[in-house]
Amino acid sequence: MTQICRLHPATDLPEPDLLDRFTKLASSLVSDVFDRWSGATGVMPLAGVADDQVIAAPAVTVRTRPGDNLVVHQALEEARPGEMIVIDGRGHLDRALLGALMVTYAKRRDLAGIVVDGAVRDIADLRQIGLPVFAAGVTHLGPYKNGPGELRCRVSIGGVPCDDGDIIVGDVDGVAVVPRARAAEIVELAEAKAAAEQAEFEAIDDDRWDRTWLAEALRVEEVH
Ligand SMILES: O=C([O-])CC(=O)C(=O)O
Ligand SMILES: [Mg+2]
Repeated sequence: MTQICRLHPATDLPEPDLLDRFTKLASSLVSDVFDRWSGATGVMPLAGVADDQVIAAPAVTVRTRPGDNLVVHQALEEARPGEMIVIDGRGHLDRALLGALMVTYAKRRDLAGIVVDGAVRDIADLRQIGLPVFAAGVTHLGPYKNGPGELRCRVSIGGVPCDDGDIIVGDVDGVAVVPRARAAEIVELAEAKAAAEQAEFEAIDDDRWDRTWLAEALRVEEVH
């Protein structure tokens, strides 16, 4: 039986230079300069992300019925090399939305990785495959394939809105979502924050880290 899969048109891919600049920044820097607002919660790196690695890639968004991956299979066909599939499974952890077969295929198609607000399975194999996979959990229970779903639409990932073509910045701390229209501004602010943090590390080493703000921020009550 034919199932509904709403498919919106693809966006232009971002400049490789812009993505390259994001790969030199931690996800924490990106979410910090975004008013500590853009980080998805509960979506963690489960496979294929090294300690010193930052992945920055445009999102192919997928909204699926929780526990059903029909439209995720269609996303594997639609996604272009270098794109990151971002699946809104509404955080349900009772059925895996993908496993080793699908991740092997995604790697074969040169995708940048997969983010799932939901569960995955075959985790030992996923670690071997090496494609970055961020997810909210793991279960052996498999998905149904009945639909419906939607591709390249607005989704929610760990409580954060994500539009198709937004830039996903992922590392061992998790995933930040950068709206496409603000990417140039955010990368510049995050680079400045990286430089400021570097100066703070040097100040700690030299024992001259400014702590004066603490006394101003804190009202101390002595307890006797
Ligand atoms: O069966 C499925 O649809 C998901 C899965 O385990 C795989 O991709 O290996
Ligand atoms: Mg499997």
